[in-house]
Order: sequence, then C-alpha cells, then structure tokens
Amino acid sequence: MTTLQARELVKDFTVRSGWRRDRLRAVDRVSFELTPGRTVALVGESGSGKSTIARMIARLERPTSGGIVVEADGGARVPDREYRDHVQMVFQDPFASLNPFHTVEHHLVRPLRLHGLPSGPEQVRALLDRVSLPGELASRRPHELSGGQRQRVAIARALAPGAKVVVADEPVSMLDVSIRLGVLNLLARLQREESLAVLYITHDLATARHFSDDILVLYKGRVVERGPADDVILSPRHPYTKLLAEAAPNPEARGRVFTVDQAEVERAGRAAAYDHVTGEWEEVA
Ligand SMILES: Nc1ncnc2c1ncn2[C@@H]1O[C@H](COP(=O)(O)OP(=O)(O)OP(=O)(O)O)[C@@H](O)[C@H]1O
Repeated sequence: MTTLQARELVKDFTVRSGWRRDRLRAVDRVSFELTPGRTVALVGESGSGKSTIARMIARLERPTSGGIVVEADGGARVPDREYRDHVQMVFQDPFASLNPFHTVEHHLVRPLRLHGLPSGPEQVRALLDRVSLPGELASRRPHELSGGQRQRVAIARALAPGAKVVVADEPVSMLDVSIRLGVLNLLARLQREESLAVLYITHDLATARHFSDDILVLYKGRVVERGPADDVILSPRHPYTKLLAEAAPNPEARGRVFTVDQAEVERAGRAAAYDHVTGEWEEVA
C-alpha cells in the first residue's frame, strides 16, 4: 500500500515584465492525500496551477516550500532514489511522450530494466494485456498506433515499474472525444483492480465527478473547495465552483442556476475554502 501526501505545497515563479521582475505564486499552500484504490480529481481552469502541482509530484519542478511524502508498505517513508518506483505520470500528449523511433516493446522494456525487473516478451505482453492492447502491437512504433492506443502504451509504461501512485495530467484532453471514455474507464479499472492511488487532473467537471471519489477545486493556485465528488458538483458552495458547475454539462443538474458571476467569484476570491467533510469554511490568510 502506497500513499502520497502533498503538504502545504507552494510554487513561486519569477516573471519579467519589461525591466520589472515580479513574483507569481502559481501554487499556494495546497495539501491533499492520495490513498490506494481512490481517485482524487484536481479541477480548475487554465492557469489555476494544476500542471505545476503535477510537475512537482513528477519531480520536474521543486516546490518553493512544502513537501511531498510517499509512504510504502507499513508506513515507511520512500527514499528519494526509489521515488519513481512508486510514483509515475501519464501526460496529456501521448505522442510527445513516446519516442517516434522506438517500438512499443522498447518503451516498455526500458522502465522494466531500469527498475531491475524481468523484461522479456512475456512481461511486455502482460503489460499490454493490462491496458487491453493486443500483444502484436509490441513491434509497432508510435505513429502506427491510434491516439487512444498511444495513451494506453503510456499508461502501461507508467505501470511497468510497479508504481502504485499515478498522476494523470489531462490524460484524454488531446484524444478524440469518441475514445476518451475508453481510456478513462481503463484508468478507473486499474485503480479499482490494482488499488492504485490516482490523481486525475482535469478542467472537465463532468469526468471529474464520474471518475473520482474526491474533488479539489483550484482557483488561482489555491484550493477553494474540497470534498466527495457528488457533494462538490451537486452542492457547490464557493462561487467559483458554482460557476464551473453551471458551465459543465450535467444531466442531473439541468436547469440549475446559481446566478453567480465573475465579480462574485473575484469577491469570494481565495480567502476561504469550503470543506464538505467538516462542513466548514476555512479562512486562508
Ligand atoms: N515556468 C514558469 N515560469 C513562469 N510562470 C509559470 C511557469 N509555469 C507556469 N507558470 C504560471 O503559473 C500559473 C499556473 O500554471 P499551470 O500550467 O500550472 O496551470 P494549469 O492549471 O495547469 O493550466 P493549463 O490547464 O492551461 O495547463 C500560470 O499563471 C502560469 O502562467
């Protein structure tokens, strides 16, 4: 059993405007926990800080402050050198994340070898099978696959080291609408059957509700609402979540109007966050 705790994550960037250099706080004291067999969705519009959080978890970006702790069996803290055995990413663009010169087999053998695991044809076939791809795809190169198949290969590669925490950053937003559901269903099945802890990053509230247990709503780098998926989507409390919920296609909520506007969102801002579990607003200084 592996869990990941993000504690008070902060990320500042320095941005230049002319001669001036300003500090931009892209992520502001964000905390959450990923536990086996559960999916947490991180939702928010473009620029809210979602990818920066994903990049910090993937160790592509260092937090300005705060930290990420991964604990494996028995609660022992995973040392840095073993981090990638436990935590893997699935990125938005499967084409960019796969090397066009290498076969599917190569993409899967490499992480197996890197983590000292058996890496023969049998293991490659087993990985393809886990993501519902036929074994004969092993000899193909990425351009010979459909977008959905490519993303399945990317998921198989993430699973290869035996990772139990998977961060999926907009994993279907670049795929045809017709195949998105298949890939999301695959992630849901893996999460269920293999007890993965999944962080699903998306701007799409409808899939966040359907595919996650808990939702964190991110607004300008801060969590403004959190709780079980249905509570957040069907009974949103923060004006920003209401705005998102209103805009999302949701049959059960048809005709529901919260009558919030951007000005109200700005007023409520990031000063308080609503937690559906405690039923309380938490003031944020
Ligand atoms: N390397 C960087 N240097 C400066 N600013 C950055 C950098 N990376 C991200 N930002 C800024 O941080 C904020 C959060 O960006 P981030 O990409 O995390 O948002 P996002 O919610 O993932 O958006 P999207 O859905 O468009 O990817 C934005 O204002 C962005 O411009």
